[in-house]
Amino acid sequence: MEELETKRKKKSVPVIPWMRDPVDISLSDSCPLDSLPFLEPRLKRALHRMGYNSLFPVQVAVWHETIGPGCFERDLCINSPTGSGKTLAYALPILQMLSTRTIKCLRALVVLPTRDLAVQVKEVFAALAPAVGLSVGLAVCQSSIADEISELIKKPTLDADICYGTEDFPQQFRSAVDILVATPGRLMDHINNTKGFTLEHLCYLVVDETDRLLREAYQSWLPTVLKLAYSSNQTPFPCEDGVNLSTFGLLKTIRSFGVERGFRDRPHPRLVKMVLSATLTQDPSKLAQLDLHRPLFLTTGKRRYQLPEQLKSFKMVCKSKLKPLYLLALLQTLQGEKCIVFTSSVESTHRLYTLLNFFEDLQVKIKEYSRQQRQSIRSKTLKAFRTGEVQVLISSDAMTRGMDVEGVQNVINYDMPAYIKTYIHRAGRTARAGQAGRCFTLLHKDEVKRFKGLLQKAGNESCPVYSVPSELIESFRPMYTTALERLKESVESKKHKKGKLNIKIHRFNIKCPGAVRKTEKESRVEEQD
Ligand SMILES: Nc1ncnc2c1ncn2[C@@H]1O[C@H](COP(=O)(O)OP(=O)(O)OP(=O)(O)O)[C@@H](O)[C@H]1O
Repeated sequence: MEELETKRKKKSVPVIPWMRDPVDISLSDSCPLDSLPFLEPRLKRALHRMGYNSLFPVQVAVWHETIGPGCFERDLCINSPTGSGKTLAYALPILQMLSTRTIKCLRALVVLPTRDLAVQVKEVFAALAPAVGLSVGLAVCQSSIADEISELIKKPTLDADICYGTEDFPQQFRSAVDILVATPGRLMDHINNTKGFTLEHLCYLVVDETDRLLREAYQSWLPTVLKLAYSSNQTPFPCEDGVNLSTFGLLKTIRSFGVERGFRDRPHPRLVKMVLSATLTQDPSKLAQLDLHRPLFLTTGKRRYQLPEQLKSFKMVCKSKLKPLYLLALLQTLQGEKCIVFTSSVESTHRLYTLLNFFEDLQVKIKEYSRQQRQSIRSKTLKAFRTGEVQVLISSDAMTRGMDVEGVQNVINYDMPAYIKTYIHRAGRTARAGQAGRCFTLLHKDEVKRFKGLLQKAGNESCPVYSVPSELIESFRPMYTTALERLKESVESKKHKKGKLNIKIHRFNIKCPGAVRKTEKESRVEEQD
């Protein structure tokens, strides 16, 4: 037994040398804003207005390595639990550094894997940026490309009716934003097609949910961004008539250029990178793609995977065909508290949602959320869930990473996640920002052992059984048969409409093999990290 434990510990030692001696974030305390050194007073006021009176440990640790004595000397790799405040950890130093800029151009780029996440992160920047005169843009396919371009780029103005050829005066296309939050696909659209879109002034690159973003090439966005940003190191800032170059000095990061090989006397600062996740990859080949400069690893505690401190995990063991009844009974006992129910695929999400709707007199409002829906529908659902109009969201893994909805007290794994990373990100939708939260997992008895092993990877040794009164479960049984019949009819009629869709119905757990395979494949790739 002891031998096994030693083996497990040995296995968790990172192979990358610089990861073996990390900064332990858990040794940092929260810090009241009034005691935070160098914080720009306008940002402090804006933070107070947002209701933030102190910084969380990860934010303090990153501040120390950027604005504090660390002086942005090194690129940062941050592994910190879900809900620990990673967004503000990178947003605040960037806003502070850019707060002295005099000319607007695109200096910070934040890349996220999904639209909803990018929208969320943009809102954090947008709540603070105006306080220091900065603008934030979004590139995510949310609006038409034309609308997006008009938000991001200022077109050349016609001077005294003279129309200048844009090739002669390319500098007349200007960025309308200082900071851009983007998904990789739309970012590449702008890089390839948008006149005046340039990364030549980029100083800060944030790769949020790094392990997710590095899993797929997304049209080679990363090498492209690095190439475009590095090539600008040869070119100083664009010189404008009447603009004194020394004003750009204010924009330099405060690192000592003389110390770093290759940066001596450069008028343009090095591209600073911050990469983050609650399950940061330790795969050398993946991290190598980021071309990190003297990377510094910041992580919480000794374990590779860490669950939020205030999270309690429970299991419910039942027969597969009774899962809907257990779920309904559980939802009833939770009495309208906000819950996210995760299934294994978009198809399962839709079917579970449809089935639950065939039960009458449910006391909670339920909606589904998955990538199969249109963005406008997803946004509407998310809004209703945020306001509390909807209390239960049945979701595919589209909700798994990063999404921050206030007041989610419970996460329910209707289908057991295949890997610990998935468990961490799903469970992390609750117990955020130091709040309490619970994660329930419905299991078939054959899954119990595997589930135990899964949780041990995150140091969770005890996962008690959660019981719901059997009368409550039974009370849903009379409606169950009818609901299943109606579900079957609904699936059949959709199948008919869509033609020959290869959908099979096995008891209730109807699966679409393609979709399940894809989810599992993605998870397997994550696991290999
Ligand atoms: N200093 C702070 N004071 C109070 N609340 C904060 C502070 N910093 C962040 N928060 C809140 O904490 C919550 C979690 O923050 P955030 O979304 O940045 O977490 P995260 O670490 O990125 O999580 P995930 O890994 O799931 O993406 C948010 O609701 C945010 O508003």
